[in-house]
Amino acid sequence: MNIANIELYVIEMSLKSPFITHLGAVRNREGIIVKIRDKDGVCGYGEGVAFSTPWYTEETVKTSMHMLTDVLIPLLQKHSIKHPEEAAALFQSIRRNHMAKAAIETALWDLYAKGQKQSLAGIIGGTREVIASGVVVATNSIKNALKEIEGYIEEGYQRIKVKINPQQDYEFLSAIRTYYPILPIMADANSAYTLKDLDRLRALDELNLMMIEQPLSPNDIIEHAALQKEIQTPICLDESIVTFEDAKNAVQMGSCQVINIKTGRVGGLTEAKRIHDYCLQHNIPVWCGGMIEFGISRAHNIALASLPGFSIPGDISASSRFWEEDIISPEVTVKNGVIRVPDGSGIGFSINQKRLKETTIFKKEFLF
Ligand SMILES: O=C(O)CCC(=O)C1=CC=C[C@@H](O)[C@@H]1C(=O)O
Ligand SMILES: [Mg+2]
Repeated sequence: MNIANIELYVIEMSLKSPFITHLGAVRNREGIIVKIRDKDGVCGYGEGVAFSTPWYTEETVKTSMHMLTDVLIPLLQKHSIKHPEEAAALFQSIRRNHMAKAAIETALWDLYAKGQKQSLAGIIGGTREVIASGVVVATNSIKNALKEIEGYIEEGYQRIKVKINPQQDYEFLSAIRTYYPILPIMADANSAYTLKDLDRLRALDELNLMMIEQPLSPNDIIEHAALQKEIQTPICLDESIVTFEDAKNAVQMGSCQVINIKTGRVGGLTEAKRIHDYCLQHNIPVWCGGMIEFGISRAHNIALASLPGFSIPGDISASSRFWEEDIISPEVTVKNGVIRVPDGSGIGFSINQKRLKETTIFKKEFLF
């Protein structure tokens, strides 16, 4: 792919309002932007989605920067590649560190698609012109949740996801259900429960939720299979699925009926697509998860969600859900509940250089 140089930017922005889960609150978001330029001057962009602290997965912005700087970029400097899938294969010699790998692998996909003068969605086999958009409500106040939901419904979002935990589940969700009897609602527990909470989880069955995401431990698929036998609400796995093998095992074990695919969590677009293809073959619907991300990762998510198996609205909301001003132009917008899949080459969005510059707190360049 004739790489000339790679630039890493660590950027930082405040969220418009805090994103609260039982694991803590995100008020400020750091992220990593990867820019890969080839010898023809074409640039591909990727985004590292690890958080500043390891509350969601073990990776952080600092561990990702270490992996990119000291391991992954040096590997690419040593081995020339012709296709992003070769980078994914090369990175298999390194254990885990999926978000760091995805940051660079997705930039290579954007670069590759641009080199072919095709959209990223087109090059990976996307079939949708628009994708259905959903949004996440992450607050511990029912009053705020109802107010937020009202606004999101006015903006046209097709489904709402609500964060739950044993201190905030049945009452919280049933208040929302009472106001909105037919609204598609899903609940995300981020592993807040154990099998001892079976009665609490079973009680949610009557609320007609689309699914419950990751009720049990991130390291488990056995107990999720046992739980799914006891509750009617479909289980969706997020944190438990970090590889293709995890997805295959979970489907075969009956641990979930739905999978949330996040490119960063599984190490890149190559692996995300493999999981999608497997789920499509086995009639397991998938949807694209979010990471409170900036526009570049949001653009990659749009391309991924254009694949045929993404039949459920994902956590792909407008740039304005979290940011006063995003780093891409135009920003991602939701109209009538959908986001248009761009047909320009690569990710189909340009970079808002002014915004990138004013949010950059660290920058480093690697020559090839
Ligand atoms: O990016 C978005 O729109 C929402 C992201 C989101 O819900 C999550 C991001 C990261 C960690 C979690 O709490 C949560 C999730 O688990 O899906
Ligand atoms: Mg989740």
